[in-house]
Amino acid sequence: MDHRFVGIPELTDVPRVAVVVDVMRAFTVAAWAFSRGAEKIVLAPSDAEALALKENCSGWLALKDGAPATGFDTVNSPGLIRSLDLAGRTLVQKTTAGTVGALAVSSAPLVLCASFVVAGATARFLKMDGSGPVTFVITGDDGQAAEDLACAEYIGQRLAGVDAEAAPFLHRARTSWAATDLDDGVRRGYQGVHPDDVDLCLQVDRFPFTMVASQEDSLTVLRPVALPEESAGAS
Ligand SMILES: O=C(O)[C@H](CS(=O)(=O)O)OP(=O)(O)O
Ligand SMILES: [Mg+2]
Repeated sequence: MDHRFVGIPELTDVPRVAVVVDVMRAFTVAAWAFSRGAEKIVLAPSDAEALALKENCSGWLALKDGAPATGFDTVNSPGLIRSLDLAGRTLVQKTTAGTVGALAVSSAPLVLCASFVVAGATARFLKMDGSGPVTFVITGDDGQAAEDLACAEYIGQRLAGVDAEAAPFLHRARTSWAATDLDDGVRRGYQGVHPDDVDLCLQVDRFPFTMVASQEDSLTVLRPVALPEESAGAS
């Protein structure tokens, strides 16, 4: 299936199929939230909008990137999210790169949000859907983030039916600026990062679902879509 890689500033048209990639950490966090029982995640355009949504909707929780902040329930950290019970909850998520990228393509007919933890399920969903071509939105660093590019290229290989070794792609992500920055945050005792965050972002196929964003009552809402396990010999 044809595919291309673009940064958020290069998005001049509405893609037919968009796969928005944020490995560190928005869409690793989203996948962990679903694994902890969250029903849906509303992607918010600003901190103020995230807090307004939480205020107006009883039981909703809000999370943002950066340090813990007044009004927000938690931060954009898979290491912290993984110990929460989110059964049936709605989360509102606002981050610097991932949620911005998803909102930039929210009018596309099909929008998936991806990271290594849902790579295989995302490739399988795209193959089953078959409506490409696929535009991978590289959310970090104006389209240059090594961890997001590595993950997008890995999904692209699996989409093409190549039995790709994950290790070289994971190495690129492990040695990225984003990973170094998170490691540095841990060393400095920064509250917005957990020591396990980088490792959790590098677990290929940790979850058997993909994540589809669609428009619901003028909000952009992310939901998990479970896929059947891959049969032996299938790529
Ligand atoms: O929380 C994150 O890891 C980042 C914040 S920043 O871009 O590193 O400042 O946000 P994300 O949107 O998940 O890349
Ligand atoms: Mg990122």
